[in-house]
Amino acid sequence: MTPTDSAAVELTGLSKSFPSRAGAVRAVKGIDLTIRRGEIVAFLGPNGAGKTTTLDLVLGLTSPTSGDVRVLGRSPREAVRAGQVSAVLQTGGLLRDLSVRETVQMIASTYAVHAPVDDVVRRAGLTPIEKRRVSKCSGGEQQRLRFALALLPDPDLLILDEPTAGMDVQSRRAFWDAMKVEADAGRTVLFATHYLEEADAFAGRIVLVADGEIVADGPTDEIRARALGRRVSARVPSERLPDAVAHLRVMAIVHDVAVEQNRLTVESSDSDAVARELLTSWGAHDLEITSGSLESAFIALTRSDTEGAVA
Ligand SMILES: Nc1ncnc2c1ncn2[C@@H]1O[C@H](COP(=O)(O)OP(=O)(O)OP(=O)(O)O)[C@@H](O)[C@H]1O
Repeated sequence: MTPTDSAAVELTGLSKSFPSRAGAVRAVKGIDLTIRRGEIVAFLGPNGAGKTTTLDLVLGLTSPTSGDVRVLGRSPREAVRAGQVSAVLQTGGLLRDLSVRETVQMIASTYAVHAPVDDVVRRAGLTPIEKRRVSKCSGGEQQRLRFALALLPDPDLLILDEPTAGMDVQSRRAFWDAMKVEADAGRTVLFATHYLEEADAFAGRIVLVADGEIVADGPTDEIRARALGRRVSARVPSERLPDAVAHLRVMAIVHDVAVEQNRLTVESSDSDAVARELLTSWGAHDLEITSGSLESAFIALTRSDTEGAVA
């Protein structure tokens, strides 16, 4: 396979453990993932899921304990050295006494070939503040500066690790608007986030990770539908309630069952099947179906997979 027809990112059986006094921490546990060129992929998961460790492996900042990483058909280091990949990371020192523009100029001077300074300053939305000292820039402005630096080598693949952490809603929107333009120009974008809303708004595909493993992977619409599931609530005759609860709790499509007096509330990925079951087998009446919130659904999806409820 040549570098031009290969995938943007290819992870095969990727694992990473860190030694610790309490035994090895298995941060990434055998991930297989292929990201095609031009995709916008959200790596979505709670704290400690292994997102940063995986992105560090893709960037060649750390080596796998086992498994393999290919980036645009090359090793991560080769791809980074060739300017094909760049990153906006959570950390990454900026010199406080330089202006925004001076920072971009300084980093540009380290590349043999780079995009024009004016151009990347504009694309990152920094033109109005290009003379401002870095020390006077807000956290969101500093992130946009890191984004401008990432654009300098004209990369095919952009890696972003929680790029909008700590930004207010307005800065977050401005950041993603700028990123959208880059994605529309055909760059592959892989970003880590805690926020389901952010993944939903920007990514074409969501890879949901929890505890070092991929628990769901698919087009954003599909993951949203699966994550959202629905809540079915109904009254069940009190003498049948205990058996109905026990039966529902072992159904694979059921994430949670709550009982209040003789009303059952069931969180499920297949509300139709639950409604049918309640009506036909348990004499349910007064049945309602509602959508849960995105956040509660995300928590249910990452948690329920560990319990084996999500296929
Ligand atoms: N250098 C290290 N040494 C020991 N343990 C580590 C190291 N780096 C990460 N870990 C552990 O590996 C696990 C995964 O961490 P990682 O930072 O990849 O998760 P994450 O999904 O990016 O989390 P967050 O959203 O909080 O940044 C965590 O349990 C973390 O404590």
